[in-house]
Amino acid sequence: MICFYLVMRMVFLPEQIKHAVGEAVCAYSMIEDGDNVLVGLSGGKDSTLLLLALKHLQQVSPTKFSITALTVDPTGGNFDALELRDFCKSLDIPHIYYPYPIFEIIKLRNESSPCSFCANMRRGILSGIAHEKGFAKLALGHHLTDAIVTLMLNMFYSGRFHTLQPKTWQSRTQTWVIRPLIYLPEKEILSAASLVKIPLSSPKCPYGDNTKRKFMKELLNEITKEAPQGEYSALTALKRALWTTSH
Ligand SMILES: Nc1ncnc2c1ncn2[C@@H]1O[C@H](COP(=O)(O)OP(=O)(O)OP(=O)(O)O)[C@@H](O)[C@H]1O
Repeated sequence: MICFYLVMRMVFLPEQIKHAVGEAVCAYSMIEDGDNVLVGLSGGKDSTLLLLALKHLQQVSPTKFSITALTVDPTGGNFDALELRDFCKSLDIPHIYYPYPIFEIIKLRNESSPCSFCANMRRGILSGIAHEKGFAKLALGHHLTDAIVTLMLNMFYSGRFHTLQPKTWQSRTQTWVIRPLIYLPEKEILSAASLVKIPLSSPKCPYGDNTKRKFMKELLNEITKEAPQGEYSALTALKRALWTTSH
């Protein structure tokens, strides 16, 4: 049953978000008829807005698909996921909670790159569960700003012209990873998230920000002060050079 809060959130979800998600999903055939989509729900603004946008799409699209949310708790069970569970319930979406002590493992191993270790582990767990439970697609909340920053990091630190793809086949787990927010700059997501008043609660990371990524993000922020349409221009470049639609 769709509750009152969901209807209100749908009403306030900006057209720009609905349009950009619909366009990206369509351009890369992210979701097909009969798909069961697993959404990685960290409880942060990106994945929470993603869940809402996919719920909206499910209601208006002729393509029939199901949605389930999955939260990996990196504290191993100390995070109170009640708010996330209630949010999913209000959207009539099943919620899987999976505690795994990632932070503890990082501490025990004295990991020198905790951020990338944690991200890799979370990705592995998400894909593993998607595969195990037979989900066709794993949807993640990466957005355009993430893609641009990743491209900058790869270019300036790794000598590679490479970034996140809208849709990626993971042969190891036989799963498609899809990124329906990939046409949206983070700023748009931030303002939409406050407009629809999505509840935000995610496990607190004890290791802080990845400094290189933070630096690149600040740099991009400076660039967009000078070129306000800069991220959309980068989107055009990405579509031309790296994001072909022949998946
Ligand atoms: N603990 C988690 N449980 C489930 N999914 C997760 C988790 N952490 C990350 N994800 C998924 O991977 C995506 C990218 O992860 P990242 O750590 O970059 O998140 P983020 O940019 O901070 O986004 P968010 O605002 O959703 O937390 C998230 O948007 C989400 O879909």
